[in-house]
Amino acid sequence: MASRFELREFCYLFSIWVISTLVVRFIIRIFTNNSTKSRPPPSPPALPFIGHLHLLSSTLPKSLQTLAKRCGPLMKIRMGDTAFVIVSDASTAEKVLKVHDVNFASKFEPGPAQYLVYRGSSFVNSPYGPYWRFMKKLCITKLFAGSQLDRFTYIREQERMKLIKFLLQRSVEGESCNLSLELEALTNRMIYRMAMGKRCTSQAYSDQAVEIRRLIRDIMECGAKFSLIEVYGPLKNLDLFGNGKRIKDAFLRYDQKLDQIIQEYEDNRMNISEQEEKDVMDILLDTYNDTNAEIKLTKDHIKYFFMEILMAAVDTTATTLQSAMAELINRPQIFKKLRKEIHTVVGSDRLIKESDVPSLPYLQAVLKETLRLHPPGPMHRRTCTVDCKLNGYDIKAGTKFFVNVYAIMRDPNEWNDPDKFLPERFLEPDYRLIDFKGQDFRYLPFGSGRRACLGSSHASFVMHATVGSLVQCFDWKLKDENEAGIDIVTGYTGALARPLVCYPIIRFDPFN
Ligand code: HEM
Repeated sequence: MASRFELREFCYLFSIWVISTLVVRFIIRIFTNNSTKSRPPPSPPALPFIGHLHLLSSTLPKSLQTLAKRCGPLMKIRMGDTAFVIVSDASTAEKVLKVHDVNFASKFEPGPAQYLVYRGSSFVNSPYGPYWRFMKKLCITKLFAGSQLDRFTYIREQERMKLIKFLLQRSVEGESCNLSLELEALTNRMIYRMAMGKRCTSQAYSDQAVEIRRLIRDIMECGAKFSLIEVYGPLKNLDLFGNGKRIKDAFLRYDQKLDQIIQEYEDNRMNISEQEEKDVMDILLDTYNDTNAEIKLTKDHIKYFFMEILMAAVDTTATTLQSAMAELINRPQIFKKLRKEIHTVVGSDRLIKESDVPSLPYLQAVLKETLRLHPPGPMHRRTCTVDCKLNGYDIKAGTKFFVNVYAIMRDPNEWNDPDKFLPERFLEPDYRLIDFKGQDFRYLPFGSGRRACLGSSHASFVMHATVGSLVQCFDWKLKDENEAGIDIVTGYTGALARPLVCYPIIRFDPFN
């Protein structure tokens, strides 16, 4: 009896042991699975070697916007052997640019970095570190941002007057003008004079500005020839089409010119008095020669800094001016409404000034709407520097990010009729307070956080005063009667499909 009882008891205890072991193992497996298996953001199906390159068109922001509609606001895309995480809505952008800003404050080179002549000397694409911090402080305290902006008011005014005089002349002669080219020349001269035009006569700075522009344009045009397959795909490093050699040559031509300019500055340094106003080159050379400076600047740093600033400042501002004018010329009702506002606030006997802009809400709304629909920098780059979780997905340190502000600023969940040009939306209560500072994550034309644009205030002065003047002084008739082309054509920045060629017809001559 006793032994039968012991056997039953043994079987009972044995089955409890087996079951509990299985349960514990099952629980352990769930936990260990959760803690070791990472959960990456979703991805569309990829192909071997090229990843998702076959799904991407030359209008990269637009094709990524389409993919995000399938995969969600945080998705992983592979271009060749490089993976990118794409952010496509405001709330995820806020997490990247505000909540975790410090972990996402590094950037990466957007193009074919292997051909860069000034490798490791970038400011705009640098990792978040001592060099970036040093240069940012210098920009704000001494160069062109923050309180330094007032130093250059007279340059902005003089160059705007020069443009208006030129257009008045064209109008008197009954000639058309390529407004796109004139606006690019305007923004180029302004930045060039601020950067290194102080020591030149007006003709010399004008000629040098044109030459530097041509050199930088060559580099940008060579850069634009690279396809995504050559930058990230299997053709990387092969230089099959010779684009790598071309861009290197263009860099070297720029390098020689900058060496020459730096030499001229150094030869003249002794002749400059302490009281004399300094331009950006003077200040950078002072820092270069300062043995106590926090960071030892090299000449490569200086040369690359100028190239990056000219690239960051000239095309962005000029493209926005062109897009604004194209939208206004295409929409006579909006043009008339804007002119009426300027007439009411500024009057009919003087040209609009930068200081009038705060009293011109419709002008501000027109420029905000232009930048919403046509941001010249539609994809903001970031590198995540620590392992983290975003929207419940695991992100590994070193992951490259694109914040697709093109998609965010056309998100139908945030904007009514998102593809329409409707400046009035920025006068509505929910949108009225939106500005260029990047505090509202539905609207990010200048970025947000530590790595936001350093030239937004300069650009804002130039854009409002220039568009205001062009609307105040002229009617515009397109040379080609069709609509002004405003389609984005390039992959990375937003450029006009066709140049704006038109006849200026005088409405108001401020010099008469
Ligand atoms: C309409 C004109 C402009 C637009 C739309 C624009 C837009 C931008 C954007 C989107 C970024 C990247 C922001 C991010 O990643 O979060 C940027 C960066 C930058 N911009 Fe602008 N920009 C304009 C004009 C200018 C001008 C006029 C200057 C100089 C005078 C300038 C200097 C810079 C610099 C230095 C950076 C890099 C900041 C950093 O990485 O720390 N920009 N800009």
